[in-house]
Amino acid sequence: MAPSIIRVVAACLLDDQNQLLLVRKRNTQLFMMPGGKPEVGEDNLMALTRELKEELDWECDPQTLKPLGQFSAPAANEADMTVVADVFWGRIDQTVFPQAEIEQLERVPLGNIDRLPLAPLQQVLMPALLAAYASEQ
Ligand SMILES: Nc1nc2c([nH]c(=O)n2[C@@H]2O[C@H](COP(=O)(O)OP(=O)(O)OP(=O)(O)O)[C@@H](O)[C@H]2O)c(=O)[nH]1
Repeated sequence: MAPSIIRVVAACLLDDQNQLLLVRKRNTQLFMMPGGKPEVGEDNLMALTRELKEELDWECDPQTLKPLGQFSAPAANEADMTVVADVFWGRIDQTVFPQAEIEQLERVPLGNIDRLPLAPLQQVLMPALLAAYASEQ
């Protein structure tokens, strides 16, 4: 039987107004962090910077990304699968536009992300993101 875990690496990106950047992929409903599955031979930051380039056309400096932790939740788009995500957070300092399989990109205030339909993983990690953010103020 196929493993029921999807491993991804993903990013919580905050802009200069402390809005969180979330994406919705084509033919899906829920908003989630940009990111995706590492390819063979890639470490987390290599995979994440590749995904950020593919999805946002953004050349991210991996040294600016800080580890937030590993989180798991029911996968947003695959029935009966669990997503296990290594999550990083950091700043995004430029305007970006959806690329490749991204259909919609939204920026939401950190305190008000529930105005979008969210992937379960996003809900799970919000306390950690808010704590990390608060510790840097
Ligand atoms: N990137 C990302 N994936 C997530 C999140 N939350 C979540 O449940 N997932 C699940 O992880 C799955 C795999 O992510 P993905 O489709 O972005 O991976 P990928 O770009 O490498 O996929 P592909 O190579 O098959 O096109 C998503 O379909 C979704 O069900 C999230 O916040 N970010």
